[in-house]
Amino acid sequence: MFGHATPIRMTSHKSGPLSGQADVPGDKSISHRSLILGALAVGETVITGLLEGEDVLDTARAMRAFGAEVTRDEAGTWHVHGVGVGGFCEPENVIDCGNSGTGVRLIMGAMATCPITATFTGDASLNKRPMARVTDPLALFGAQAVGRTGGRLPMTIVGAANPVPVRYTVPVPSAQVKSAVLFAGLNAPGQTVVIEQEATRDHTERMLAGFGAEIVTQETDEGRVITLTGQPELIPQTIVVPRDPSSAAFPVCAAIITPGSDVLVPNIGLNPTRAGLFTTLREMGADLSYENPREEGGEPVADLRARFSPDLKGIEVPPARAASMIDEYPVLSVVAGFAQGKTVMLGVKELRVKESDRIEAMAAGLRAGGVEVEDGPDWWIVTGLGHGNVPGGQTCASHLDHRIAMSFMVMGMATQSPVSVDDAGPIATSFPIFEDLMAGLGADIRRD
Ligand SMILES: O=C(O)C1=C[C@@H](OP(=O)(O)O)[C@@H](O)[C@H](O)C1
Ligand SMILES: C=C(OP(=O)(O)O)C(=O)O
Repeated sequence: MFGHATPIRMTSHKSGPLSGQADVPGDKSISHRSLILGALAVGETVITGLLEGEDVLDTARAMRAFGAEVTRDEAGTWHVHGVGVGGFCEPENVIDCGNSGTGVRLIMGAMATCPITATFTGDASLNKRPMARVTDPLALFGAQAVGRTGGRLPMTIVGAANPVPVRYTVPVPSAQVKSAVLFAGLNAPGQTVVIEQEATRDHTERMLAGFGAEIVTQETDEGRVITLTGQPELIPQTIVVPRDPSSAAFPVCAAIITPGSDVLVPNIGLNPTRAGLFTTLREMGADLSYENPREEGGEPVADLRARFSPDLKGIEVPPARAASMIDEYPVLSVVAGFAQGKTVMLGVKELRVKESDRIEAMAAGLRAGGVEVEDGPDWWIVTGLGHGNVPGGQTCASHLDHRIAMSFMVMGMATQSPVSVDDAGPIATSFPIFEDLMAGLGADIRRD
């Protein structure tokens, strides 16, 4: 857990043109799910391209604590010997999920229908985040949860000894909640049904089908109705983790705002449940193209080519797109600062319960750097100053939030004066090679 380490102050100085190829690491969402599903299969799952960021490493440790054998072969190649659905053993110690909402919520789901008890904790950021959104549906299976006031970690889950299947409509657009319910449904007899009104990332559904579970998704007037048949024997898989579009967002946005840049970010998944940022950037007038479009592992994939785009304009980002780019709003708000006019972002209240309140964190740092931001409970508006006109010169608080830290490092590449963050340590949760990768493209980021 990095959360208690000495803060790493970092400053991004005005950059010359960024150029070259940015090989971003494996997808964080798919990496967590690969380890958890590998642990629930019978036999050996082999994973290549696993993201070796802190969040995922915490999930790997957790899977060991629940009885799976998890080993690292070489960089990115991992082996998981699973214990089978319902085969988790009781951990001897508290499970520390560090900074990871995905890790803790998915693992709670996976253990909630096993007859075991586990206690979960995290860093100062994770221990502030709401868990009732997961423990409420888990209670319907028969699991019990006792946590701190307001449904916060540390929290103990007593798994259901005789779980029953559930039918549950997810009240917030959250792939983590959906996935927790589906993972719990794995060890309940009969059919568990999850209904989501807004489509969120569908990696869990795709991967459960890949591991041999019976899972059907129907688009209905009620929304997406996902039906999982419980107690399957999951078949171990060989998984090649695609590169993370949420990490690709940083070199892409950096190239778009930095004069003279031309950057290639190869092999990025363009699953429509993840690709909203790229659509938005193109609507803003960004020079972003999809080269060599193809299908890999049933997913649309392309090489992204991003070039400096001097004539960006503000747009309205529709609420229906929010789930498909939920982690990308912080860096979008930076790009919006360099556009002409207002960028209006609607339907984004989930941003307030991430690693930080991301609207508040970005608004504070952008305002300190000379950019006007208005915000309300589930919307915010950034009024751009146009290319070359953003003052910068501020130090921003990262609030233990990797995406806030990286977004402000991108901002500093094109502001008149350098931009600093008080602690860039959290970047290691999702993008441990960020500094080296950006330096390789020509960025001037320094530890102070
Ligand atoms: O399921 C996942 O892997 C994730 C879902 C999203 O969270 P919510 O489900 O809470 O929106 C996203 O913000 C997070 O980074 C990863
Ligand atoms: C919200 C995020 O992650 P998590 O919820 O897993 O902490 C993120 O990576 O932006």
